[in-house]
This record gives sequence, structure tokens and C-alpha cells, in this order.
Amino acid sequence: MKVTLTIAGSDSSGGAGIQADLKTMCMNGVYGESVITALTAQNTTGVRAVLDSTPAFLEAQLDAVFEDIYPDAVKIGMVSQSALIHVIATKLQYYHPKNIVLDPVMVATSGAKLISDEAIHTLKEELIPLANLITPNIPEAEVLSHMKITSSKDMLKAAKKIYDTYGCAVLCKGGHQLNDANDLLYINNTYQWFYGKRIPNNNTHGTGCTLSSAIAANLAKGFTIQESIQRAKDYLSLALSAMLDLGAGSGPMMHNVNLKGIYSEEADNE
Ligand SMILES: Nc1ncnc2c1ncn2[C@@H]1O[C@H](COP(=O)(O)OP(=O)(O)OP(=O)(O)O)[C@@H](O)[C@H]1O
Ligand SMILES: Cc1ncc(COP(=O)(O)O)c(N)n1
Repeated sequence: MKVTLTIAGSDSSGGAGIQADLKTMCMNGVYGESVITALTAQNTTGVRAVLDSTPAFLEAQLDAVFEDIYPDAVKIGMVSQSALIHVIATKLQYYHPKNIVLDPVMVATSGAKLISDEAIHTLKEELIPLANLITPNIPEAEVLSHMKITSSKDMLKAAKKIYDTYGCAVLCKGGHQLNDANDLLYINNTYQWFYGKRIPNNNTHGTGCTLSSAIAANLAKGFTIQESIQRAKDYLSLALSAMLDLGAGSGPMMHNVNLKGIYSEEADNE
């Protein structure tokens, strides 16, 4: 059994963060572990409170999982403070996992800021350079590339800029575009579009968490980055298409979906 670790925040409403990650990992056929960076009191309408882990407790969680059940891939989500980012960067350098997918979570769908300005700086300096793949949405890609993105051409320019600066592959997600849901991968000085039909579902709480966890799960199973992204996008589309409608705001997706038929082949080393 392949193992995937999520390092992220807890979402009490179960739609995003650790909860979305573990559901996604389970559905994508890997064993999921979790290291919690923060507790959030949130629901589909907003984030009411955040309680960060202490750096020492975060360190204890990371040592506990890496010393016993070593993960084949790691996904990193919400980390709101510099000191916590520093702990994660130090431990990842020490334990050196093979696949690191970083979702640079900055603002929740509901509008709440989930990272301090100082922490954005530390994320850029210490964590992004360690990642194999980062998955910014358009507003996050704007922050990382220091440019405005209003077109597909801008997405390409920004993704290349981020790749040139940090040296990691970049998947710029297009969920915030009006018409399509096309994502752009920039890797090894070249790019590839992953096209997606926009599903008319406003319940998109946790789409970014789900996509990055599904990518990490598929990397753990031995798929390439390109294959893992396509599989993750197929999984996400299926979960969104189930049209679950819970809560008064932007609700969560349905994870207990029937996967028969969407995954045609399995990785060699499963
Ligand atoms: N309505 C939709 N229909 C189909 N795919 C979508 C839709 N909305 C988002 N996606 C896809 O979901 C993934 C996440 O993209 P998005 O840009 O929404 O990320 P995000 O803003 O980080 O997510 P989150 O809502 O968790 O913050 C991408 O693959 C995107 O193309
Ligand atoms: C703990 C946690 N992590 C990540 C998100 C971002 O997800 P979304 O943008 O869908 O609200 C969130 N709301 N809460």
C-alpha cells in the first residue's frame, strides 16, 4: 500500500483542508496520514477562528509519522505562520520525501485570509524551492509572479516566471476563470494545458485541496506528474458533478463517488 501525507489545516466543516485531503487519498487508493498545522472553526459561509499548532508540536507530529510510516508523497496545504513553515522546511530537508506537492493556500473560497504576509515571504524563501510541484490558483499565481493575470497568455507568462524563479513545476489552476476550468502545467521549460469543462456547481469549497491531494496520491502510486494531474482532474470533475449541496455558502464536494470507468490504467509499481 502506498502512503501519502497531508500537512495542512483542519476544516471543521469537512469540505477543505485535512478532511478533504484524507477523503481524497482514501478514494484514490492510498493510505493517508495527517500532520495538522492549525485548527479552523469554519463552515461553508466562512472561517470564524484559527488556532495554529505550536512549532514544537508540529515538529513532534512530523517526526512521529516520518520515523514510522514513511510517506511516498507529501501534500502541503494551509500553513499560516513563518515559524511553522520553517519547521516543515527543516524536516522535509532532513527526511527528504520523494514527491512534494505544495498548494500555496492564501485565501479561502469564502474570502478569509489563511496566511500572514510574513509567512508568504517564508513560503517563497524556504518551502517552494523544496517542492516538486506547486499548485497556485490565479490569485496565488499573481502574488508569486508579481503580475496581474487576466488571460490564458498571462497564465503562461506567470507560470514561466514562477518556474524560472523557484525551479519547481507549476500547475496554475484556472478555476477562477469565467468560462473554462483549464489548468496550465509549466515543467522542464515547456508547458501543457489540462482542459476542463466548467461544471455548473458553485459548491467548490475544497477543490484546490482535493486536486493537490489527488495529485500527491497518484504520484505516490508511481504515475508521472502529467498523468497524476490528469487523474486528479478526472477525480475532481466526478466529485463536482455529483452536485452535492450542503450548507448555506459554497458547499463541499461529494467524495464517495463511483470511480469505475474514470481510471483506465494503474501504475506499474502498485
Ligand atoms: N466549476 C468547475 N468545474 C470544473 N472544474 C473546476 C470548477 N471550479 C474549479 N475547477 C477545477 O478545480 C481545481 C481547483 O481550481 P481552483 O482554481 O478552484 O483552485 P483553488 O481556488 O485553489 O480551490 P479552492 O476553492 O479550494 O481554494 C482546478 O483543476 C480547476 O480547474
Ligand atoms: C483548513 C483549510 N485549508 C484550506 C482551505 C482552502 O480551501 P477553500 O479555498 O476551498 O476554502 C480552507 N478553507 N481551509
